[in-house]
Amino acid sequence: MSESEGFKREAAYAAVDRYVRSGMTVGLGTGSTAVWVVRRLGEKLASGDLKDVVGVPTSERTAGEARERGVPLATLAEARPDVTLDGADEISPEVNVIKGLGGALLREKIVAFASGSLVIVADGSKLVGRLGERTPVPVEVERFGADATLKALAALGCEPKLRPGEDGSPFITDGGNYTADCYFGEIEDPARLEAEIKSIPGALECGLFIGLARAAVVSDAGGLRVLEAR
Ligand SMILES: O=C(CO)[C@H](O)[C@H](O)COP(=O)(O)O
Repeated sequence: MSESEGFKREAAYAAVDRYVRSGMTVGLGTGSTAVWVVRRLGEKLASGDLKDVVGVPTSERTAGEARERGVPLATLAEARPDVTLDGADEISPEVNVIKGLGGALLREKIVAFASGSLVIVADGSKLVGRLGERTPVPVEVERFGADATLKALAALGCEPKLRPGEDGSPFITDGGNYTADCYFGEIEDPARLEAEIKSIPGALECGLFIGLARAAVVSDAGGLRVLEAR
């Protein structure tokens, strides 16, 4: 296992151990870090350390992993998550985050918003001084009128790029939408940018998760730590 994979695993295991108790419903994020959350839940359910835990998956990929690991699943209509554990692409000192490079941001935000709390799990490479420093803001875009939506996004001061899928044609999310990666550079006012993006009708949701996370569990060569949101 690579060093960074080891850090992801350490953060995910620590987050499950700290935030998940028997009887809880847990929102299951998407991505290589969230996979470790599912694996830890599967281990603890199999050993009997956790009982009656149900997961609400944010993607088909995560649902598949959960089924393989013996984590029972529910929909949001059936159960409201007590806590969601999910990865991130960038984490600011306030624990605002950019998500969506893994292609599941709309469902991730729906599940996080419906949850009692959102806890981010990540290796230390995701920590930044300011959001936008390294990654674009992904935006899930309705396919109808996508060209017009990309123009409206560009007018906010970015260069939107339609994300390609593996075969070169546009990547399609589980919900059947496009994703536009929008390069803004360092973002001065992420809450305002989130509101501006969401004022565009074809921009279904963006990867700025502002004021949503309660904490981030982060691991790197400096050790494991919990950053509380401020
Ligand atoms: O937002 C996401 C998926 O939409 C992921 O949580 C994010 O991209 C981090 O992924 P990884 O844990 O693989 O680094």
